[in-house]
Amino acid sequence: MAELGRIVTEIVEELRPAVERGRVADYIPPLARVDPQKFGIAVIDASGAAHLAGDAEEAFSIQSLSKVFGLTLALNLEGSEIWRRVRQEPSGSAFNSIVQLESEQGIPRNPFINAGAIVIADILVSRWGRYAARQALLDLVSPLVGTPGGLGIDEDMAMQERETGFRNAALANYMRTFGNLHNPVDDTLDLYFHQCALTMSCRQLAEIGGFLMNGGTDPRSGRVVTSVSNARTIMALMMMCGHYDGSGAFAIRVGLPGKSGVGGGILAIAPGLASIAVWSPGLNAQGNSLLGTLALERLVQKTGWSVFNAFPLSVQKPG
Ligand SMILES: NC(=O)CC[C@H](N)C(=O)O
Repeated sequence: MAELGRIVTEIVEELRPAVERGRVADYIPPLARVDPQKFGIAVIDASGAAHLAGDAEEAFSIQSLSKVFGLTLALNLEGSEIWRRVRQEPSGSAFNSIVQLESEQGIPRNPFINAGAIVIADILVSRWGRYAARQALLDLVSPLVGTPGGLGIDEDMAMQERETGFRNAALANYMRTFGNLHNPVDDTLDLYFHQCALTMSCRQLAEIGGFLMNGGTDPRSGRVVTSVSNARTIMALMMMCGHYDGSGAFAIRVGLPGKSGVGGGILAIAPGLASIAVWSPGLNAQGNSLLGTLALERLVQKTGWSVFNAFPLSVQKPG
């Protein structure tokens, strides 16, 4: 769609001057130093063409977006076995909430809240150990990227999150008391903090998301990243849980499976049509990118890409 280039440029021009940009996360020190004026969008369409605007090629900290890739690896390794240790339901709670864990015996509601992602990290550590698991994540995403530079793990970010990650340490220790963490807490958290410290640009994130747009197979290389059914599972969870207690509003406003990160990134997938990444560091009350969400809402208004809109009326008209 040649128009896409114009659409993404329009969105950045409209939203870039916005005054109300939300608040940049400050509980992980290096995140607090990111310029709140940054704003990028990248759309990779089904033909592989990239439509970029704003700071689309600048690397940022993907944080909870990494939960999508951890889940992909865990599903590849253990399939439906993982659902013994983490559920598939929306939480309706904040990303780092601990309240449900007590009444639900240490089984997190879903793999996209912190507790669930820590269990997923634990599964990967059991399989590979903490260092090789980190490498396995890099080996999953690196070949999917078509553009060089920026992709890597920000060691300083990981260290500083470890220094300040008391809440995640509490979640991990608490789950361990229920037997739902099999490795030493430090090993599992080490992987979790390093995966959250992955950096990449909107363009690279959208390139990686291509496998979800394309039923589990990387559209550039034809390599199967995960099964069709795993890709569906991941996207269903993104729709229901990808924005924590803001997931319902995101589904209504945007209508695409999406996953946010506290660094201000969002990955959204229009199945069969596009992989979309946006980045604006200011967050709304639920910890999701404020302008990023608005940008996706505009994009969907301009393209009609909501999954709840998948059958254009023209297709249904006789003749
Ligand atoms: N929502 C997020 O991106 C949270 C990730 C962050 N590393 C944390 O654990 O707090």
